[in-house]
Amino acid sequence: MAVKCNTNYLANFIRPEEYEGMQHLVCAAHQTLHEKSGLGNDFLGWVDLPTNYDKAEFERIKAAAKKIQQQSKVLVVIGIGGSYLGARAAIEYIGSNNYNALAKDTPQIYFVGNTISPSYLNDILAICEGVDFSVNVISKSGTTTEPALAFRVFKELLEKRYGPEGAKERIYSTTDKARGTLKELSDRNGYETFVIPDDVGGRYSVLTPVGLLPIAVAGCDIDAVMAGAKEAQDAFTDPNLAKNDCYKYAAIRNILYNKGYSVEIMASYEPSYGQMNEWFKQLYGESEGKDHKALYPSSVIFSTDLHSLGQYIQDGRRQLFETVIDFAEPKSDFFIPEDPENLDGLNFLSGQNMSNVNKKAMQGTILAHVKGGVPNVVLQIDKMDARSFGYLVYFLEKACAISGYLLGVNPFDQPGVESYKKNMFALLGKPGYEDLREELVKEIQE
Ligand SMILES: O=P(O)(O)OC[C@H]1O[C@H](O)[C@H](O)[C@@H](O)[C@@H]1O
Repeated sequence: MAVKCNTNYLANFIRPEEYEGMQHLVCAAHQTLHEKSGLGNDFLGWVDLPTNYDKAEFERIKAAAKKIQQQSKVLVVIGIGGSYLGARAAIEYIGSNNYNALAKDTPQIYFVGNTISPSYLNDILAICEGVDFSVNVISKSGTTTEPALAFRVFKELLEKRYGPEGAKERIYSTTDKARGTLKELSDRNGYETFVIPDDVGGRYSVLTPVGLLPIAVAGCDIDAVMAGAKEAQDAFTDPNLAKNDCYKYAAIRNILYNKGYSVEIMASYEPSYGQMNEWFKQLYGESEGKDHKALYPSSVIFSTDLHSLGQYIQDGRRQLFETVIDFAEPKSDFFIPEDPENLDGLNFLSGQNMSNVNKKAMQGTILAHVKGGVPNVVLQIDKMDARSFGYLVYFLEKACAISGYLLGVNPFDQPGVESYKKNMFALLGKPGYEDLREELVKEIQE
């Protein structure tokens, strides 16, 4: 098993009977999910994705990745939300958060279309100046404003630099099989396209071409990613909480939520986990945050944030619990040398691996936070590699679905996201939004 849920530090917060009390609800959620009888049941394609995916397209992804690696020094990935976070998380988790800066024989990868900041866009345009680049534009709906705006810019740049035919060889589009402006544009211009299955929602799509193409371009082993996900798919089919750590994690979230905890902090001691935190926040925030309910998903990287948010977690308002990510093996290690002068007084650490110091920091922090009244659940992961990435993705996706059903919400829609879009369009004068515009301009306070 690549991911285990260690509940030992929860002893003072959850009694054994409480897990038993959740068992029938978990069974019901499991049944609802597997019988596809619950809310959002037309978005359950992710459940058997690790076994049931388009193998021919998978090979096409590998071929496209190779072509991009040969033709370009930079890959610009255009997408937002579920069409961006998973790939970025994977590249940093499997590779490094310093992926772009490190020496390698794969392209630099920059993510755009995930903000409307003009200065961010200008920076990436400057990076592409005089450098061969390709574009992977990703949008399930094919109509999202942020990526569409960015694609306009990079398409024009590619066409100017390489001509329309040359640009066509450098644009890869990942979108719906039939619908949306991006699909139309791709067909008209003859771009190579990859399909986001109808029954896989954006935030559950990292194991589709959405994530897999950029991940493969970064040189990560996508076969291992899928194999890890398949292991998790097979591992968490028994609804018995004593045998299912994925469901146990979902149950713990629900128990703590019902006791009044309102914030979950995902805490990792690896900076390369930082984007995984972001992926987690979209997955849980969009899946559960509705009907005025749910835990607020947040994150920290320790020990970094022990020097900022650490004070609040230790002593602030008691509404938090932590989900600690613990890797048994570090990706690489560092041996702490002896200093003959020992002016810094750190020779007691000489001759140790730095991973050991990191581990002790984790153990010390867990004990301090638990004593301070913060429940800690620990997700123990063997290694930070492609296989465990796939495994963890599936683990967290399935736990999210179960947790959402336990909460009584539809874990697969996101109606609230539309509100800002409508207001933004109205304020920008998009045709069809005239009445709303009139209403809103009166409300703006500047
Ligand atoms: O892939 P797209 O259709 O462009 O959507 C990108 C993202 O934006 C939307 O507003 C949703 O809130 C997200 O769930 C989605 O992942």
